[in-house]
Amino acid sequence: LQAARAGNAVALWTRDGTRAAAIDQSRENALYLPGLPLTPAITVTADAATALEGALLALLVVPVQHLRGMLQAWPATGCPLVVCAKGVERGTLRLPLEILEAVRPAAPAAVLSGPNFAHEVARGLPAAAVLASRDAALRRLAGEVLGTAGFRLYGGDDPMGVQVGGAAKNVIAIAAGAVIGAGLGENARAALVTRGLAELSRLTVALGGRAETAAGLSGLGDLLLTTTGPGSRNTSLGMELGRGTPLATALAGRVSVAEGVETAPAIVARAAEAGVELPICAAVAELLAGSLSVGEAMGRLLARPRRDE
Ligand SMILES: NC(=O)C1=CN([C@@H]2O[C@H](COP(=O)(O)OP(=O)(O)OC[C@H]3O[C@@H](n4cnc5c(N)ncnc54)[C@H](OP(=O)(O)O)[C@@H]3O)[C@@H](O)[C@H]2O)C=CC1
Ligand SMILES: O=C(CO)COP(=O)(O)O
Repeated sequence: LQAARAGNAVALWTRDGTRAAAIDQSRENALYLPGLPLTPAITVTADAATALEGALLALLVVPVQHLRGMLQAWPATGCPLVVCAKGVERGTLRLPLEILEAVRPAAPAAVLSGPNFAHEVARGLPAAAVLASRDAALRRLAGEVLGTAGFRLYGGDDPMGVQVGGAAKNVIAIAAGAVIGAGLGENARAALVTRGLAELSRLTVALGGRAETAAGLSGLGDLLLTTTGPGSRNTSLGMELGRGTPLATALAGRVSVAEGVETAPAIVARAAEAGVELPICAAVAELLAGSLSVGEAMGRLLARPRRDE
């Protein structure tokens, strides 16, 4: 919807032909974005080759755990790829652009991230995001193609920092939700999120990104959005865990992914490879794995004072 608002003809691709036909007929993505009619500039298809034909850009908006499989199933294309997913792939411990690099090494690639609940962007409410790539021409092109006065796109040359921000904030959002759900208060949540930002920042630097990126839209900005309440899928999941709901029950019936669930163990392992400890993310991973109780996790989330801050 934002790409169409910016003046483009848009092909919305989904892997499921029946779903594509239903969306096209009703002119609404009733499962994921109910109540937001598709504008006439948007066509719907389940044929990736049709969607990619003549495309200036492809926006990849599937959960990180499915990004590799989706790209492997796509036809060859020279179209620049802009990944919107936020997380770390389990098993390989790769970040989204590293997955693109492995599967489509020749494709120009960028990452789009920031404090952007999809339903607000879709409605045209004001928002800002960062579009990061090592490829300056792609940054410019994507900014021109997707930006509008109400959707402000900042170009960034630290894609690693932007990806770490998007991945880590989903895990910290689960932690913040657990603190809220357990009734520990606003002071505790603010302390947790601030220490979470320090973790996000440490990992960014360890992986070759810049600390200032952690303080930008993709780091602090997205933490501010997604650690306050049930509007975030990750925070709402954490809230249920904090109230003592078992993970399987908390996940049951959810339509949309909470990326922090798969990302928590993966980001801890990736950080360990880089020689970095992430105590909050590790507590979330253990809470999700059932190896820590909520009470124990709460202790671990806030009771690890460090001397460096
Ligand atoms: N929603 C939001 O506000 C924001 C989300 N993001 C990020 O975007 C990514 C996607 O999130 P979101 O759209 O909310 O997730 P949802 O769970 O709401 O939707 C997932 C989408 O991915 C599709 N999908 C799942 N598996 C595959 C697959 N194997 N091949 C092709 N398509 C697949 C689903 O299609 P199907 O119905 O066929 O399964 C569906 O369209 C995540 O990384 C998230 O962190 C980033 C910013 C904001
Ligand atoms: O990344 C998001 C907004 O920037 C969406 O957050 P949730 O996946 O936690 O809902």
